[in-house]
Amino acid sequence: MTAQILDGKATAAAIKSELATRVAELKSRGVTPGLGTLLVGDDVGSQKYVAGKHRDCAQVGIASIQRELPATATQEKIEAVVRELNEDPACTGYIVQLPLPKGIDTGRVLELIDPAKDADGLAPMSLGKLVLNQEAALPCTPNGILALLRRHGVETKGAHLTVVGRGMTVGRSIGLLFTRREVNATVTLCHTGTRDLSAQLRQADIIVAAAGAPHIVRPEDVKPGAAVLDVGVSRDESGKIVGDVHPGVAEVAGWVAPNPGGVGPMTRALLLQNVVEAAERQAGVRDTADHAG
Ligand SMILES: Nc1nc2c(c(=O)[nH]1)N[C@@H](CN(C=O)c1ccc(C(=O)N[C@@H](CCC(=O)O)C(=O)O)cc1)CN2
Repeated sequence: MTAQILDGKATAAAIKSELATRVAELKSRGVTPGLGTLLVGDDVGSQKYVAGKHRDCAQVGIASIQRELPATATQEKIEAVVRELNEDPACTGYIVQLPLPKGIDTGRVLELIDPAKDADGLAPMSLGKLVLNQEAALPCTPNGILALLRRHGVETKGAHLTVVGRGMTVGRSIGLLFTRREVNATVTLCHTGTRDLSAQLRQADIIVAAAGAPHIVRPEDVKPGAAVLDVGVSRDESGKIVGDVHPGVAEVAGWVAPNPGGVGPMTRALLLQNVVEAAERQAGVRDTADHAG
């Protein structure tokens, strides 16, 4: 078997084109959505991701507000910029790029984000609303994974999803999204304390690998026909991405999301969707019963 591709680049392009129409509609009502980003430090990967987010904004007509601080910035300085973004009327939604430098209390920073402007779905109020099944920004990577599966016709209802990695941006929240009634998957979350990872992977219809451990998902761990999404990012000596999924998995799986070109572009597209939806809520043109995907 050679797996079909879950094409994140093409799917993200389709979502961005739909969002461009919604942005034009908002602008016709006098509302211009604006994405703010706060980047602290000089991590090359983070710089690349933030630059990509602003390129996407330009494509769909969203205004960009870019704030940067050096790696030596204090907790107080970071919090001051977050407060400024809360107050800035041109910024209708924003993110604090993660990870923050060592020594910074990330939880305290995220707590300060105005919930109405949380474009990442990672602030405590948004995550609480996800638990309560209330309308709020959804975490971009889990929601991007869901949209990628849906737009390729991969069934989630009744499927067994096994997630590898308990990080903040994927593992911690994906189970909350995928166990919603309208998604209806059964979710297993694996991490470094999991005793038999292979056994957990072999039962999965859908695997999301987000551990940052090169090739931790091997062909022999995958049920034939399963959908396998690679979110892990490690780099080799030349700076090339090495994912969590061994290339041989494509011979066993039914669907594979490549890395790069799979979940990454979807994360960015769903970020823009959150920004547009927040602006629509602020403009009073969004049905608050609308949900994911
Ligand atoms: N505030 C946040 N910080 C981080 C998040 C997040 O959702 N919110 N997730 C990750 C990084 N991330 C988003 O910021 C992200 C990762 C990957 C991509 C992407 O487009 N990747 C490309 C490859 C780019 C490359 O060559 O390096 C791809 O997969 O094709 C975008 C965003 C951690 N931080």
